Amino acid sequence: MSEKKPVAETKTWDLGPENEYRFELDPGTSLAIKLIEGHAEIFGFELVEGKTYLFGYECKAAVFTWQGCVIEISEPSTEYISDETPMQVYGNLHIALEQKRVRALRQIRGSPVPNQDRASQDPPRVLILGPDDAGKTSLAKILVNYAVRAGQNWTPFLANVDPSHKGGWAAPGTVSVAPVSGPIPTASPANPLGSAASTAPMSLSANALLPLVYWYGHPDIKKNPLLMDRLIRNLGSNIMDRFDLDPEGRASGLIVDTPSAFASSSSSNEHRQKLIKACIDAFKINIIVVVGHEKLLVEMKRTYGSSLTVVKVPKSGGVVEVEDAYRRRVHNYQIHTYMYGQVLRPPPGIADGSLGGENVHDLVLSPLSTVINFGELQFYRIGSDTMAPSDVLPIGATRSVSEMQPVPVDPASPCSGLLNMVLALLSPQNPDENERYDEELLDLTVVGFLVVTSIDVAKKRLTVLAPNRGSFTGRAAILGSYEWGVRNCLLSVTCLTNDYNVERFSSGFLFPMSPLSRLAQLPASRRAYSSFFSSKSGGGRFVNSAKPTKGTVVTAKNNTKPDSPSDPKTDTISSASTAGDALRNPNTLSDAKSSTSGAAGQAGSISGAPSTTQPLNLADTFSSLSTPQEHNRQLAINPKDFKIHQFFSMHRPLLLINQPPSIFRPVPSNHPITSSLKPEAEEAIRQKYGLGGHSSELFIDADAEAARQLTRALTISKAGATMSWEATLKHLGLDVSKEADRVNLQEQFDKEWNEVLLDSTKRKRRKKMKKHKLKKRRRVSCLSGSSSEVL
Ligand SMILES: Nc1ncnc2c1ncn2[C@@H]1O[C@H](COP(=O)(O)OP(=O)(O)OP(=O)(O)O)[C@@H](O)[C@H]1O
Repeated sequence: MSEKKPVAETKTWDLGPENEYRFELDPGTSLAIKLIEGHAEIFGFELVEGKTYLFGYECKAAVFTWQGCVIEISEPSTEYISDETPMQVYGNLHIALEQKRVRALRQIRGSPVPNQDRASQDPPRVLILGPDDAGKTSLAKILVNYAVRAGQNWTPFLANVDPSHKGGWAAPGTVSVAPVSGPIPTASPANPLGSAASTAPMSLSANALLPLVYWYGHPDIKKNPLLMDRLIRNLGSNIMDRFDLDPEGRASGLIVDTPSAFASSSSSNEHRQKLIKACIDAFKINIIVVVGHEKLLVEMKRTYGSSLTVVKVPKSGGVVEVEDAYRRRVHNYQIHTYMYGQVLRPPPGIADGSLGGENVHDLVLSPLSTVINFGELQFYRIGSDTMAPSDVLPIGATRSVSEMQPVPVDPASPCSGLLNMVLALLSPQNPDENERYDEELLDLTVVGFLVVTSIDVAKKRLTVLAPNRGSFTGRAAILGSYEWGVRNCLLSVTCLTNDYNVERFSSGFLFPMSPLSRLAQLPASRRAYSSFFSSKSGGGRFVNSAKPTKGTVVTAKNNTKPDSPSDPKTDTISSASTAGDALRNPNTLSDAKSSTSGAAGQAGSISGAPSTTQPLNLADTFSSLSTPQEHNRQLAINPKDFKIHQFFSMHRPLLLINQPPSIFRPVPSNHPITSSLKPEAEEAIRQKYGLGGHSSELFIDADAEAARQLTRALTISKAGATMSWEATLKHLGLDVSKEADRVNLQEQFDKEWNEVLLDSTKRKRRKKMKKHKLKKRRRVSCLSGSSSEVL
């Protein structure tokens, strides 16, 4: 008996011009949005008509339309429509930045400058400031997306100096920057700024970014403001170096997203001011944009108003005020997404769909557990473990360990604090030991992230989870305060005499580390929680004190084996947990769906194991979809490739084309491209070209036909996108055909060209006239001569 397919429950919304459809997703729910008619965008990312976009991981966002549109929504959650948006202001701000870019490019190319004002020819370098949940990141995304959509080949830089919960395209706790050449999608808070090339799908990805990342390691900038200051300055000097190498790229400008602590009066005013100053100096900021905060605007105008442009833009009414628990869950999503990719169960009845413009099946990653010897990787912590902010130290007191000092961490020490921690793996130190300096580690960029999942003190080995295979020998990794799997660490640590490891590592949660959780890393004999310990693999006898998220995104049984460091012969890869085949195989997925109709996780639905009433957490969800085949999908990457950026190589992957992904519109089934592949069409073409049975030749013709059609489709789509963008600009009061700079420039070129043409024509004409006059004069003199002779 055939299984009845679930039918998608959809709802259609007709949005008027400048209206916004806002939605918020609860944990474990997903949403599908399809643009039926018109034009719409999500934080500046244009939606393609007829394509289904999926959202999950408690995403909160809005579909905005300039001209009006019809959208189809499935499985609605919290939703409403608003016609009060600040998009006009944001659009005008974009136009002002765009004019700065055009002027800057004109100066860089040495074109004539009508306006001699030097300041106006500086490319825009914008610092966005604002309080908690003001919509700073959303505004940064809108400005960057509008710039790349403008069709001028801009590649603006997007810098993130918010270590709290945004994730530097990889993990929380980082400050980072990336050049952006394709629109950044919004689909999940796990990667709000788009995907880094390391986590983007290995197939075509329009959004794979190559960020430059530094590790701060803590959510709060107050924890180590000196380090924060140094990292901001490092980031800034790298960006300026890059600008020097790429003058035309410099014209695209820079947008800097900042943490809310820069605006909050609760943070130490001195630190706050110092960090804002550090940003202004390091990034050579020339525009400060304050989002919805009058007091901050006045403060910025007073301090920087004489040298910089300071503007205020309103806060959108749609920005969601999120609570701390949500922020912690987002940390969790981010680090899991870094390791395992994104696993999303589409709403019932939705078979196709893309997450952030990518096929959901391509977004699943498989990390690897590696057993290494103690000496192979050097561990450090910056400053001391428990470090009070310097402004709360008693007067005259100094620190024994400075805030900027890299302190080596011994993995053999029971108080190392390494177990279950997220570590940033740094790029190699200077090979010349004489060139090294004390604080060199602070200036090294991050090439990836690791988690220490088990420490075997007796055998002097530890197990680390990393995105892929690679040698760690001679490398340094820095600890922060982000922890992975704290609950399971607390509750399922097996403590042998001198050995402690995590059995159910894969059921991880990520939280900033608390002093209490460090106790979890002590041997059992020293802890009061020994009754929770399980000596059996798989745990299960622990108390999960944390309230699980209701209905995880995909629920299933945790079938990942604990990483076992016990086999001394296997000194590299011991196990890996992957996800994906369940999603790739619709039958398996429908089984899972049918048995997981409830909100909470019913384990075993995918693998067929008996279900349990215990709700599983997110990591179970990811790891339980593991299949051995998944490993085959991942290419073996050598240590050289083990880096998440190529920032200075000026190299961009071939597929990072400057085309909005929206140019690829679905081809109708009756289109000649597809129909030419059908047997009837083959026959028709054969008849048409008189090819008889020569099918190989036919295919050459079919290929040529397909290529021609594809070129035509691309051209028409590109022209359509450009025209709609121009219509949007017109709507904002900027007529592209009358835009002063571009038109002036074009007019000037036209004039110069005309003058050249005219000159040559005039010269020719003058020459002709001269010849003519000369001839005439000769004739006249001839005639007069002859006549005089006659006379
Ligand atoms: N117009 C809107 N409609 C619906 N949701 C929105 C809208 N604008 C922003 N949001 C959502 O509100 C949340 C907060 O917005 P955002 O992250 O841009 O604010 P922020 O000021 O950068 O936050 P933080 O204080 O954490 O730095 C995000 O989840 C974002 O997707």
